[in-house]
Amino acid sequence: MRSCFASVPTGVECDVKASGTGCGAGQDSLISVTQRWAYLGPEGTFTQQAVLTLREQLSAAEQSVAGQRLLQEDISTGGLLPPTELLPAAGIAKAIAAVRSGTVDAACVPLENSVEGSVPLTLDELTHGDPLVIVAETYVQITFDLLVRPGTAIADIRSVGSHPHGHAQVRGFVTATLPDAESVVYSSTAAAAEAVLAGGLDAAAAAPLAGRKYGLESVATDIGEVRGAVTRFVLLRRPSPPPPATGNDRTSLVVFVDNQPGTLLAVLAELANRGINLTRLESRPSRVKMGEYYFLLDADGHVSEPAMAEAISALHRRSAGLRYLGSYQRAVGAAGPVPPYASTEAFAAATAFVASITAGETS
Ligand SMILES: O=C(O)C(=O)C[C@]1(C(=O)O)C=C[C@@H](O)C=C1
Repeated sequence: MRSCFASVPTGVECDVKASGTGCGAGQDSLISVTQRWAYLGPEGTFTQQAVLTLREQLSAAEQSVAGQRLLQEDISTGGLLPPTELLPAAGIAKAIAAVRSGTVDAACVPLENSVEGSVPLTLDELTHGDPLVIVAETYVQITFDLLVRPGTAIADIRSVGSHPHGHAQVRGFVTATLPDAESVVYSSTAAAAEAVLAGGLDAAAAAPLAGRKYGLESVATDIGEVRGAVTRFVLLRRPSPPPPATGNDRTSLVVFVDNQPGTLLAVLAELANRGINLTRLESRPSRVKMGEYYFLLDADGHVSEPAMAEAISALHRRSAGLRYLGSYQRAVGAAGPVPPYASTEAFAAATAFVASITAGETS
């Protein structure tokens, strides 16, 4: 029985642009060390918008945890908490390699988009290589503009660049308006905007923010096919204790099951029987054998709650491989009510009952 998937070298070159003071592998101290977080860059990506939101959210949460620690330890820092430096990385794999190697403390990457689905590179990085955990998530509204160098007319556009998920979301507009333009893939929407500024590309489908950042003009606004599209982003760290439960949390797991009748059903039953609501389930190929898959799942609940802890323990016994990807607060929506049989109180009462019969007391 494997408790965790085999580690494979990532082979990913880390070229996060470093500046300021580094903190290497130290991610425990909230008091004296500057935090460094990588994100899918360059500046102007949707991921930059996500990481700015996460920094704001988490610094508020850390302020309160650090404040409690300072009170307990009677240490005076003059109220100063470490700043968090944000470092653009030239790709999802590079941001993740930087957190794995300890060059940065955390990495913010896209996980799934409401129109185009999951970001396979992120799922595969979470499944293979040294383990990482999700410590926070956020959602960003996705709005694309068609960005050009000032003075370029739509009729002059021969090439349009974007991230693959960006291309997929503006396909309708590009096909109808620029049927002869070449679609060029970039590591991010802002990398395409940067290429427009440099002159190697005519237009980028990117965030309005990227237009402002690179001095580009919008020749068409809000060109996405689906209004109200959102992307879910996650903040990854090296394995560490999860943030405290908030009562509205998610747990993410990767499960590998043998290709035999009922093995996936058995995994799902372990969750269902404990009243745990599954919010996402998708498969990725094992990479080893055709027809074998990893299943990545999100479920409501936190590992510190007995229902989730027991379910994880059961999956450890029942699956061919299990990787814990973290428990963290849900950014959007509320978990439904926990059925009475799955509440913390019901588990405590059941444990007490077993203890009493084991002690020979009448039930
Ligand atoms: O290229 C960016 O700006 C990103 O943040 C990446 C990304 C993605 O991976 O889906 C994020 C949101 C959009 O859906 C398009 C691209």
